[in-house]
Amino acid sequence: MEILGLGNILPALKLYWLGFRVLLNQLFCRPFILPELPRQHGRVAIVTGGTRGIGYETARHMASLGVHVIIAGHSEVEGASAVERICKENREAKVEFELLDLASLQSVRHFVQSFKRRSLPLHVLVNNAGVMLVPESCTKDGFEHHFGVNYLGHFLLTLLLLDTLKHSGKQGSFSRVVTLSSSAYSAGEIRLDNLQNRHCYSAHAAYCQSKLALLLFSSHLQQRLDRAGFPMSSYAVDPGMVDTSLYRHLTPLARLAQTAIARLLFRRPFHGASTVLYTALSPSLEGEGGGYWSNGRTEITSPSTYDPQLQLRLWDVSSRLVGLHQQP
Ligand SMILES: NC(=O)c1ccc[n+]([C@@H]2O[C@H](COP(=O)([O-])OP(=O)(O)OC[C@H]3O[C@@H](n4cnc5c(N)ncnc54)[C@H](O)[C@@H]3O)[C@@H](O)[C@H]2O)c1
Repeated sequence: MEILGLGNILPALKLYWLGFRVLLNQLFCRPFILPELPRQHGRVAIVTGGTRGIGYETARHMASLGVHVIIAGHSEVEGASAVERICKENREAKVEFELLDLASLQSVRHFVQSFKRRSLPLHVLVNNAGVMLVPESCTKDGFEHHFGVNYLGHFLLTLLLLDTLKHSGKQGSFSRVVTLSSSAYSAGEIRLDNLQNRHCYSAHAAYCQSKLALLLFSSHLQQRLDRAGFPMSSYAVDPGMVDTSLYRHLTPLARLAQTAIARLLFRRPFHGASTVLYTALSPSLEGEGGGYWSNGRTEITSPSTYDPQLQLRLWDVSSRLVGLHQQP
């Protein structure tokens, strides 16, 4: 249970202050408009959490461009509904749902095994699924929920799909991994000795930590790809503050305020998806991987996110936690 104390009031204040600044910025800054993208027939993409919100808009737009989209999620009902809606809008859409529960490493492994059995290529992986401010709980493998679902599940998923991604990319057409981070990363802290938030649980700190971990992961992945010379790119994306069900775990009062403010200042899910789609598909980024992308352009992030030692140590610890001792 979350016991109120400085240890969790401070992270909450930090996150709300950050949210206030992002909303101010959104008030004065126009949302990025996705340029027209070329048709993408023959390309295959996996979008985690593509059943609703930003992931759904990402999957929908990709399908409209001819991409074969696999929506990976943990709710079969939501998955079926998402597929139905996309197909209703576009009868040509090649979209399907596959079960993937990021709160279970076994489910991640099953998902990858069943994907690989089909011998499909994989050109785009969008690590989109996420949870925010869930009450203290653990994943099936005993990891703190935000850390397990947002970060570790995607870490394992990406690493298990890396060989397929590498083989599917080629010069002039790199395969891409797009990872949804958030400006909340800047209120996060990586404590390698307390990744599970064990000492004094704060859902706010846990969410921020998971988004910082995703940013470090995305950046380190790009460096590994550069070093190895693989035809693959990795991008981290902040979609902005978007009106989705991500906010459903706010306290009732905060939820009330959020609902009222959302109409005016939050972005719509298709706006949130535009930078995701841009980094995932735009030919203008061909071969230029890396970076933290927000509202259609790269942003400089805080100094600690560039710390190669921190990135490497987090990668090593994560590999151990998911049972991957072999480096890719
Ligand atoms: N909405 C925002 O303001 C905002 C801001 C910054 C970053 N983000 C990030 O964008 C991403 C998408 O969020 P959203 O706003 O569309 O939220 P959302 O709640 O609408 O969608 C989240 C998706 O993740 C899926 N998901 C949750 N737990 C899962 C699990 N265990 N296994 C598989 N799938 C699971 C859900 O089913 C859903 O499809 C998240 O990573 C979020 O952190 C959102």
